[in-house]
Amino acid sequence: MKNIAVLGSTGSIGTQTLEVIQDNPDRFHAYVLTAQTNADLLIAQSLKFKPAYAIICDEQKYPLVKQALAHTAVKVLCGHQAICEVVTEKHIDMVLTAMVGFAGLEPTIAAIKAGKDIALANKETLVVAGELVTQLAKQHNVKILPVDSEHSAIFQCLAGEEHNPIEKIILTASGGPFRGKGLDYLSTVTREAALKHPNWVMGAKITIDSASLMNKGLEVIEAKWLFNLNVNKIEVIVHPQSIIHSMVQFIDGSIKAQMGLPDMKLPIQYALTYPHRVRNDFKRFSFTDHPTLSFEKPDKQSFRNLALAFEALEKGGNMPCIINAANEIAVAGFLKDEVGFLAMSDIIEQCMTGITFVQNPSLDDYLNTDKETRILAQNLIKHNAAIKA
Ligand SMILES: NC(=O)C1=CN([C@@H]2O[C@H](COP(=O)(O)OP(=O)(O)OC[C@H]3O[C@@H](n4cnc5c(N)ncnc54)[C@H](OP(=O)(O)O)[C@@H]3O)[C@@H](O)[C@H]2O)C=CC1
Ligand SMILES: CC(=O)[C@@H](O)[C@H](O)COP(=O)(O)O
Ligand SMILES: [Mn+2]
Repeated sequence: MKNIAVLGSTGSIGTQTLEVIQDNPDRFHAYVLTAQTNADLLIAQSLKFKPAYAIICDEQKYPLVKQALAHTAVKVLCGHQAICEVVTEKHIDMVLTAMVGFAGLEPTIAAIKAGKDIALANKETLVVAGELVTQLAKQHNVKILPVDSEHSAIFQCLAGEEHNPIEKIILTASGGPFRGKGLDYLSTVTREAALKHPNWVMGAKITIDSASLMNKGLEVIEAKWLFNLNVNKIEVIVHPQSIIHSMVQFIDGSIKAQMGLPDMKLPIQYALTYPHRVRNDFKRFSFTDHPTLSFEKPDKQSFRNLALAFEALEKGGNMPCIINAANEIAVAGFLKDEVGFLAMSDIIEQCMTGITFVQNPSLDDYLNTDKETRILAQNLIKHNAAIKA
């Protein structure tokens, strides 16, 4: 039996992870559940899955969760620091990181230092501090198993190929709801339209990132660190059907692709059961139901975030941390109708030049960069009337 700490259990990845755990009761136990504010769902999950710990970050919701679980054996804790401490608990075998944003970084580092394998959905952790996190994982002999569909695909293509050099990896992008649209169209798009992803049902932040192609930019950086690749070996191609989840081309020109219907339960299950594959009843892909698989180049002029992410990766240091923080604030502003769709890229670009560059950042540097960038991005939104496009 594997004890899994599910961080962000109330979100899109978190709830699908609990479905996988529920389908495999002899293999997995949800040992820790965490939420930011959704106390009702955390309580319901705790009553059903009987974890050792339930952690709510929002202090105001703590009394409610504590009281609701008082008659159970679940230990109820509160706050970000509690997550960082509990993930080191000796009975935990694996930590699945499904919280959104920079908040994933410190718990992931704490878990790695305690020797826990990581099933990583929280891509922001590797975007912000990929070098530090992968070094720590190596040092503590910890596996980082990708949950993100593209990276799981690449990881699956690489199985058995340990000694074979990679020529390039090809990350597929759906193109999002605004694929093919130009700047005039993008300047008027609404939050509601941006939240309608063509193929995946996901949390709000990543759905906006997909619409702006920032998700693919973050994934390029995530891939660099997961697979130890030079940026010139990472290509992005738009594949609107999201059936091929990504590909690897080896030095002999052979390309391996991992395919399937868009369903996150498969990469989640693979990360939990790795290196084994386990039978399930997920809906199977049929070639005759999907006779057309198409591919196009990404439009980096209209979707500037993808170009900015490549630029940040090439610059290195704390630059990916800067674009991540700026993007988190810009997306939150867009979701509140305070920032226009195209202005999200303006905010990121201004933060890239406005924040002090650090070539070899420490964890403290990342924490400071994140804090300073958020302040700058908030100020840009507050004071710059131009950011309302
Ligand atoms: N959804 C998907 O299909 C995919 C997601 N990912 C990545 O997985 C991660 C999670 O995405 P997704 O499940 O869509 O997101 P959701 O918004 O659906 O869920 C986020 C989860 O994190 C919790 N949370 C939010 N903010 C914080 C915080 N500051 N500290 C601690 N916990 C927090 C939420 O709690 P509460 O419910 O209380 O707000 C919720 O449990 C992201 O990094 C995303 O990029 C990667 C590939 C696919
Ligand atoms: C399911 C998943 O892994 C998401 O990251 C997804 O890939 C988003 O789709 P886009 O390709 O539109 O960014
Ligand atoms: Mn993805």
